[in-house]
Amino acid sequence: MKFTKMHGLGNDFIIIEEEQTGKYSDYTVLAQKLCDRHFGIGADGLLIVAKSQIADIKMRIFNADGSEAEMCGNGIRCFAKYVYERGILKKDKFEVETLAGVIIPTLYIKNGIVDSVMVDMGKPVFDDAIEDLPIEAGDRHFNITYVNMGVPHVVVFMEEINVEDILKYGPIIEHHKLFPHGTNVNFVKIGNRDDIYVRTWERGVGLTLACGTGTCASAVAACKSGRAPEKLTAHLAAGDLRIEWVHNGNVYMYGPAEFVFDGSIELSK
Ligand SMILES: N[C@H](CCC[C@H](N)C(=O)O)C(=O)O
Repeated sequence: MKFTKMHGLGNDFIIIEEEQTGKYSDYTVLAQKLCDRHFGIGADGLLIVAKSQIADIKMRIFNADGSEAEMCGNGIRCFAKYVYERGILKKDKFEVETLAGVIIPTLYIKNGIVDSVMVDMGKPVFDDAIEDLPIEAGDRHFNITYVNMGVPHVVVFMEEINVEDILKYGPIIEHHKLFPHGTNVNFVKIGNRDDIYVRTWERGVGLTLACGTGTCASAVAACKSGRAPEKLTAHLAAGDLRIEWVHNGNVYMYGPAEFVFDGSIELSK
């Protein structure tokens, strides 16, 4: 089975075209095996390239724990670069069917190579009952804001972000009773003027170097609460994303996508 490894700011993915999967039809098990960083290829998630009846192409995303997510921001930038450069689609703007709806990436191409991708991430969905809401998580209290960007996100504003807090409280909030299907958790520090810092504990994955939908959710929550402007730069662990929220409208994410390597694998069992 042929696969391609890619990443968006270190949020890394294995990409496989559906016709390659053959007997491996259980994508939950396939994602668990392939994403394992010791016994498999290693990745935050598995992206499946599939045919669509309603759009140019379909993307399915499975987290490392095997759970299928509705959407993936860093993943769809990698997916868009892959389908263009492998000649599957020959357009620089196209429609991708996802469980979160049809998402539209636009490719910025130099000499036939995709240099960066802009994604129309659609409109954020809020829950008025979960805006700066104080909750208990273990031995701490956090004020959380819920923003759905196709996948559920909680945004927590902090004076300082430290990884120990993320590792300790991320999983507690991920499985909080308010979120029966779990949630991603974004720890956000406001920057100087038009920038924020984001680190994400991802549902079904854990601490990642970047989360595209989480960064959009964080930017929207910062703007909505008056902490940041509509257009800002988000600093992640391994680089920046540009986020623009046409107020009360769609969110646009601009960022890179990189190839790492191609490979093939036959699973033992
Ligand atoms: N873990 C997420 C899916 C991946 C989202 C993230 N990798 C992104 O770039 O948006 C979830 O289960 O909701």
